[in-house]
Amino acid sequence: MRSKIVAGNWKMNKNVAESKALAEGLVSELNGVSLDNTRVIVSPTFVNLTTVLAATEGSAVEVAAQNMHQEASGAYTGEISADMLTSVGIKSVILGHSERREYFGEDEALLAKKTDAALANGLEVIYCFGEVKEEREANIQEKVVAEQISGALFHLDAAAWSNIVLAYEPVWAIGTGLTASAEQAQEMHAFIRGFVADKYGAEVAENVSILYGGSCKPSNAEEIFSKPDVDGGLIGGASLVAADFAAVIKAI
Ligand SMILES: O=C[C@H](O)COP(=O)(O)O
Repeated sequence: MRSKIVAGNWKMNKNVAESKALAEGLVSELNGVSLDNTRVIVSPTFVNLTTVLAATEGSAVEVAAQNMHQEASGAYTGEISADMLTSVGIKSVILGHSERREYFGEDEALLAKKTDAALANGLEVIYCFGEVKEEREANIQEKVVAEQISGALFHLDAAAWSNIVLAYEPVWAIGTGLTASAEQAQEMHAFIRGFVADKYGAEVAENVSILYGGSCKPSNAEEIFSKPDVDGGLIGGASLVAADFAAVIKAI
């Protein structure tokens, strides 16, 4: 059975003291809350990973990285490898976020390499994708999303998919206050699950968690999460306040 997951992407926010306080605040908010089959993940910047790991130790809150380099080591100034992440206790990494694609030129060919490196090191991959506004207006969002998924992930064998989480994030909804309607999210998530099923079969498709991201917050999370193919969320802005993020988690 696939997991429900609510993941907070802190992006380039929070210094070390603020990260510690936010992590501790979240642990406190979740104290006594029954999470059942729901995983909670937070994703601080690289420099704050170990602080947040320590602050969440012994709690249900997991910690993921926001990115990693595809090579194992070498002359790549400013970069972080999969082995470096696992060596400090990280078990998951976000790859392919639209901000990485837009500002750092990441494409499917590169993301396939990053995915391979992550999986080879035992990391779970939270793979992000989604169409931009113009693509939605042109009604080619399914084609765009299919290419983003197949280009980076369809070289994997079926077994590898037990370590893949998909995160559909329509770019027009990220940080804009515009949210896909629950129906739009469900429609796309059902398409994605069908697309994975066509390639790998129903079992892989039924077991992969598909998260929604884009202006998801306490006021709309419950409706979005109520849809059958929406298995949780990748939350940006609302994950930066412990009470708000806890409210989104409780909505699932
Ligand atoms: O990774 C998270 C997404 O970019 C969503 O961000 P947002 O909730 O601030 O729109």
